Amino acid sequence: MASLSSLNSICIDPACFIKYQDDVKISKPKKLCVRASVASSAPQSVQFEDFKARKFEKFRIGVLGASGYTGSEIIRLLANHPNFRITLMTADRKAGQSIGSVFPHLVKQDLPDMVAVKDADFSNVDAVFCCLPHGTTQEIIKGLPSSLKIVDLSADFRLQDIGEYEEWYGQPHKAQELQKEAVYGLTEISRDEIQGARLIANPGCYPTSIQLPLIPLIKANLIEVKNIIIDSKSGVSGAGRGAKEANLYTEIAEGIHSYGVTRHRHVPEIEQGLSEAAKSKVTVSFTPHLMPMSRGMQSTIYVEMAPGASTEDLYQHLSNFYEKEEFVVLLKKNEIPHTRHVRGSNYCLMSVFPDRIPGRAIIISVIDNLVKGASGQALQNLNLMMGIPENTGLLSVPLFP
Ligand SMILES: NC(=O)C1=CN([C@@H]2O[C@H](COP(=O)(O)OP(=O)(O)OC[C@H]3O[C@@H](n4cnc5c(N)ncnc54)[C@H](OP(=O)(O)O)[C@@H]3O)[C@@H](O)[C@H]2O)C=CC1
Ligand SMILES: CC(=O)N[C@@H](CCC(=O)OP(=O)(O)O)C(=O)O
Repeated sequence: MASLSSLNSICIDPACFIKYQDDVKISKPKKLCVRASVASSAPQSVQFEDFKARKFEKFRIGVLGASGYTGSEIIRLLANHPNFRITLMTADRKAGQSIGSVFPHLVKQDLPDMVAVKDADFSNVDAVFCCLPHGTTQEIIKGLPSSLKIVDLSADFRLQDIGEYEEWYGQPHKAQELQKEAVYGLTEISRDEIQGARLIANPGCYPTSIQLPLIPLIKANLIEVKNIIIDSKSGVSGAGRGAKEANLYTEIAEGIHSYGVTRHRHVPEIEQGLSEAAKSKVTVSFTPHLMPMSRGMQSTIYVEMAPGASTEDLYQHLSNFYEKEEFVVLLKKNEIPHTRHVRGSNYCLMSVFPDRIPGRAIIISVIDNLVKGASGQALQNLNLMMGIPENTGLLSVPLFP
């Protein structure tokens, strides 16, 4: 048998892998087929017990920004991932601390202490999740070894037009060469490109909830691309863990308010995706709101249908488009999606309703901003990039109530 410890990467045959997952669930595991991509192209059989015991046969993962909300969510999701193990974690103010001291819910995870990025050793890492603030991210990613696969959760590589980035983010782009390489990671829409990518720009939470229903409808010419009105609502974890006066309990509880009216930085990201689908410039009215809840996001989208199209057409098209998808679910007619039905999960639930104004429709989609809106979609993308089943580590059902 080829020595797996000497490989830079291992590729697990999806068919065997699914069997292995089934084995774990229902009976004593038997064996796992591992394709050794460097040493030999012939399938190799190893005993499952060997695989489990030899931790180095898992891909080694770095989490940059492990002390933040999306970083901790990645750690939670990876806790039961059979093919990834965390070998590096970084923090800024909390560098030097253990994960359990920063997040007691993770105290039982056997993980290295967090270090500052400047002290990080990337020789022991195959891929990183970059969970850092925008701006900071570009400089850090620019300095990473080119052999690393990267999923960047920040907004730094999402906008193809550098000028647009500089306008909306109010700062110069510091890694323009990398921008050309980055693939926008809206998984269900760009799966083929994501599979072959090295650097993924993971979509923003609002843009995920909005583009998943709208892109298929625009591509099928079922809705007009003018007069799209989007009203979105987010839980407070969307703003990150850093202390801000505006996010104090007293400022958020028992009320709701809009913010970023007419100028939220997700506008160019949403318009970029919709324009690409329409093959013409699309503009939208978008207003986000902050809700007194820790996680969850709803986008209510008002559209004008194309001449001759009906809500039944919209419904049927979304139903066909997402029929085989694991994480995007079109609810039955007249069912209303609730954010509480996706908490902690990678699901996006959506529905379509006829407006009482003839020719218009109302689309509602919900996600968990920290999962499908951030770390869950990031893991879905890295699974694809590493050639393992896309749903690995993402099958936990939502928390309810
Ligand atoms: N929260 C959400 O729902 C979503 C967030 N995103 C994006 O993901 C990224 C991470 O977000 P989130 O986890 O919420 O943010 P947090 O503020 O919760 O966490 C930020 C992390 O980055 C570290 N950090 C901060 N400044 C620096 C620096 N100068 N150098 C190195 N590390 C630094 C922090 O370390 P320390 O704690 O030690 O200071 C912390 O680990 C952001 O770009 C955000 O916009 C994307 C989609 C959704
Ligand atoms: C509630 C809240 O503040 N949400 C954040 C969006 C979170 C997100 O997706 O941010 P990135 O584009 O930076 O990744 C905001 O409105 O800025």
